[in-house]
Amino acid sequence: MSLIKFRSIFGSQLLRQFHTCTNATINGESKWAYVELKFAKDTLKLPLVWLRDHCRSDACYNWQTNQRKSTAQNLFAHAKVEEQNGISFDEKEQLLRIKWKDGHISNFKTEELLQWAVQLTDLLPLEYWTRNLRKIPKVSKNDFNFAKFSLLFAKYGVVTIADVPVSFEATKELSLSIAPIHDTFFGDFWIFGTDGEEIKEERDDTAYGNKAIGPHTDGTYLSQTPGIQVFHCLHPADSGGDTVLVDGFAVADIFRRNFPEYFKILTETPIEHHYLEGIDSDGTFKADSSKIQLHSRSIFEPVIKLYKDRIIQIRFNPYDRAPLNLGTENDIKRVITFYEAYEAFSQLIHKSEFALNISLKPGTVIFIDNFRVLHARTAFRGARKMCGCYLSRDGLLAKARTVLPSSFKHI
Ligand SMILES: C[N+](C)(C)CCCC[C@H](N)C(=O)O
Ligand SMILES: O=C(O)CCC(=O)C(=O)O
Repeated sequence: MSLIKFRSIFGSQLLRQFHTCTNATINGESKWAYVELKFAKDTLKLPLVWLRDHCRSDACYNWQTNQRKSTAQNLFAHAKVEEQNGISFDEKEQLLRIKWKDGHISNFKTEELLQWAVQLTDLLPLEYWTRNLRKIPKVSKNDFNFAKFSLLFAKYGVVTIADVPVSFEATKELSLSIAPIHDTFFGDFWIFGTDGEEIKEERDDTAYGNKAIGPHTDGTYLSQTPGIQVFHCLHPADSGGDTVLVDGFAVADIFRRNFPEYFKILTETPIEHHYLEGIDSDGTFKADSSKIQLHSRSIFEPVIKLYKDRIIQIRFNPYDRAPLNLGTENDIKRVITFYEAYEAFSQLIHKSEFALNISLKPGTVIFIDNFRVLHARTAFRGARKMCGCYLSRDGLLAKARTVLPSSFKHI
């Protein structure tokens, strides 16, 4: 069984008992040299430059701030040892000791080397879901437990918190207790919706109207996409105004299996999105001076973002796409194939079998992972009032990783 597989099942705390290192040897020449650790059924190769760079002596590491002291300008110069006698391994203590040519000494515990070198990257037990998700993961504000909330958020990408007072202030207070704000030009906290049939088009976006909006992620025109979308329906519409959720990771995974070539295109093709306000599409500013004038855009990101072969972000908003640049090579086959891929993905995303319809009730606040879960809205009539905000996904995960099970620590 590989170390990675073993650790994913038994966790690193068990690793040491079952995976003791029996010996360590230096192999390779000059900057390609590495230490090979032998385990019962496996080996681990650690380049000398990697080992020196991971030295945790006081000379190399600031334990107060958990920061390395090296500026990384002389990594290879410092990673030289006298041939074999430069290293020694104490099997009983599971301790690797390296005496570097410059006289510095590094000591490494096998377990810490495994912790650093054998990192989970693709074994997160995310629970992909479709509309058959029995019910949206839900906790109550009355007995709120951050660790439980974090685990549900990490697993499903969506969590609701019930029993919240129906007010803007209570929603704001609750949101801030969970993660820092991700502020944007929409403001840090928002109230939006309509007072009866009259639509207050405060901003140049369909969210401020009453029409249906298909599944999408927000902020595709921001290089720093909002990580968490928070909604609290303070006043439901007379009819309609349902929220529809789609697990973008689940759909992208199905897309990868059914249309591998199209999937590849959507992971490799950057696509520009924009948000224009107070200006016309040709870039001229509208005469209406009451509007702020904005041109937000993001041009470097693909629709489906991967880390190794793991899907880590969906950026899908068909409405906010900017004009598609054809590139200097004017390769129309590439452009047309891109449209085939985008259309196929959109058709899959819009399939009702993936759509989870909920009607948000006053008192229940929903937290949506905007990297993973798409949201939509059905058309509505009558007055409807929503409030919410974007929260920092990094901010949430930085706190959550300290309480999540080890298999989620790398989300
Ligand atoms: C601020 N608030 C969430 C109310 C609306 C923002 C508009 C979001 C836009 N439709 C997008 O997809 O990015
Ligand atoms: O009004 C809603 O329920 C959601 C509007 C929306 O899609 C958004 O604000 O991004």
